[in-house]
Amino acid sequence: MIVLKLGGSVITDKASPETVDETTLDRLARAVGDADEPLVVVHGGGSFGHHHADRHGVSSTDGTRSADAIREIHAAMGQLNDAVVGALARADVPSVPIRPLSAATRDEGLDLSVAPIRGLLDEGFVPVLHGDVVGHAGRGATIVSGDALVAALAPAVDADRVGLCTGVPGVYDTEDRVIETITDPDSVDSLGASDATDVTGGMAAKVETLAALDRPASIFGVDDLSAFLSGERPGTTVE
Ligand SMILES: Nc1ncnc2c1ncn2[C@@H]1O[C@H](COP(=O)(O)OP(=O)(O)OP(=O)(O)O)[C@@H](O)[C@H]1O
Ligand SMILES: C=C(C)CCOP(=O)(O)O
Repeated sequence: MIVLKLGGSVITDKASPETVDETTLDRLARAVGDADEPLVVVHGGGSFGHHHADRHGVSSTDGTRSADAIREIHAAMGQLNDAVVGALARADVPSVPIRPLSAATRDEGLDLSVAPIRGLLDEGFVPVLHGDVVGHAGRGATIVSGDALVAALAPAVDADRVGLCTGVPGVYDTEDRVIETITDPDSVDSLGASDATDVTGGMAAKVETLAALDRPASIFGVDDLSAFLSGERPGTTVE
């Protein structure tokens, strides 16, 4: 069982609002289509969710009580989800959407309904989730990143392999060399935010989220997706 996140920085042009990078998305979808193991796909917000969330001042911690804002962010993510599910379908992947606004809530932690996901997996489908806006106790609604969904899903579906495909070939050190293994995020000085509009914390939040996971996870670039899916550990492994 594989849990795979397709980063918003690779499936969209993050600098240009609501632009899908169709060429890269199709390429990634074909690689997923060649995978031999069952998998759950999660995708990020890229130039869809992040721009809308930023405009409304919503992040992983700052909530909104505006139903307009929730509808707008969720609708933008719905468009991107349609594009991802569609690209996977064209690559003969039996992809079906699962939308976290209707399947998750936050209090101290994230509570994701896994029964619908497990039910689809058992029947041979590939559920496709995405970073979204979700109800958050006492704060209205906040953004749940695709990375946080990956961290919730991996133990829930007992993933053997967890991978995040993003716009860089791995986590860089201060001299732009890819770090092979990270066991303690506090010991990595180079971790920063995204260089594009991003309300969920970029690489620093990604590594922190994965370090709290009970199993290793790989962060790698587009060129390494097929290698990851065939069992290798490209890029950076966070343990
Ligand atoms: N030490 C680092 N190594 C690599 N990238 C870093 C580092 N510090 C900050 N970054 C930034 O983090 C970005 C990756 O995080 P980002 O959240 O944008 O990726 P994503 O998950 O693909 O996108 P999305 O959040 O839209 O799904 C890189 O493109 C880079 O700009
Ligand atoms: C901004 C939204 C709605 C989703 C964020 O998910 P991420 O791109 O995985 O951080």
